[in-house]
Amino acid sequence: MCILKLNNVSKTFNNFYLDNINFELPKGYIIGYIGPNGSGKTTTIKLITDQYLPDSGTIYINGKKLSDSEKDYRNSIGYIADDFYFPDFFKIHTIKKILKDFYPTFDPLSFDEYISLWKLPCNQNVGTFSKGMKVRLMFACVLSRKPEILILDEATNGLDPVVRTEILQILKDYIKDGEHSVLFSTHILSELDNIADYIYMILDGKCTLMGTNDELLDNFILITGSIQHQDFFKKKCVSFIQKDNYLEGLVRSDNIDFLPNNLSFKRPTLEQILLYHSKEDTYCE
Ligand SMILES: Nc1ncnc2c1ncn2[C@@H]1O[C@H](COP(=O)(O)OP(=O)(O)OP(=O)(O)O)[C@@H](O)[C@H]1O
Repeated sequence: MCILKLNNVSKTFNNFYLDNINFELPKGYIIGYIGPNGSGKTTTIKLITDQYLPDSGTIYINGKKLSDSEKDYRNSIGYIADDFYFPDFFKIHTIKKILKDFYPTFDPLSFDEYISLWKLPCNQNVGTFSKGMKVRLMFACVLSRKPEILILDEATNGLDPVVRTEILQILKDYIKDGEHSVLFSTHILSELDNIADYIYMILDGKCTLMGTNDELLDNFILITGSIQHQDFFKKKCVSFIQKDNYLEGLVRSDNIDFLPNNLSFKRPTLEQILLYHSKEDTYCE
């Protein structure tokens, strides 16, 4: 069952066109949404969270059009971005009261559990919290509403590895019952290694690659060779770069039937796949 579906969703700004985005988020899955700066990740997320209206296309939540959902989506979607939207002078009990009044699905006991698990001080103004404490508080607020879809837009930015690992574990636990899903946009691609079931890569407003982590890694080969192989690199690579006195490039596995002598090859990382796809200065024909 598909919990979120984007059907030909487009949005135009002065200098940017989000071009017919299509994807589905099944129940019980985590999707990593990746792309370089300015490629359209936040725009997509703001369309899903009803902060922007699409110029065309339809967004469905649980099979219902977002535009017809009479704000049901508020309970279905939990959204965390890289900002903290509570006033500095608030204390945790004020936030708890607001959540209780505003969200019928809010579970105060679950909220208290997160607050004590993460040792967040209840007698301190939230403005005095460290970055990591603020992120934990945001997660406590959203998770204790038990939304079906959790949407994270670079939400783990600035967190130390301990907190980040903790949050990733929470996400894994969150989808375990097969009823919840996560859409996760991040620049730290190594975060997705162990948790993302699918990866969608967006480049310049277009969804360019999608598949499981393994499918993407299997579909490409990273090759290195000397400058004398430049013609081969030009012909075969998605793009390549010159590093000192050798070349490194990314090829599609199905675009290569033999490797000339003296070329070496290995499995790329997700980061290298993104890097070579987003290189503007491509030497490809
Ligand atoms: N409200 C807006 N008005 C005008 N242009 C906008 C608006 N929102 C986004 N854009 C433009 O849309 C493009 C995509 O921005 P977006 O924030 O979606 O990228 P992103 O992939 O999330 O980038 P980053 O990784 O840097 O956060 C950018 O060129 C941005 O300037």
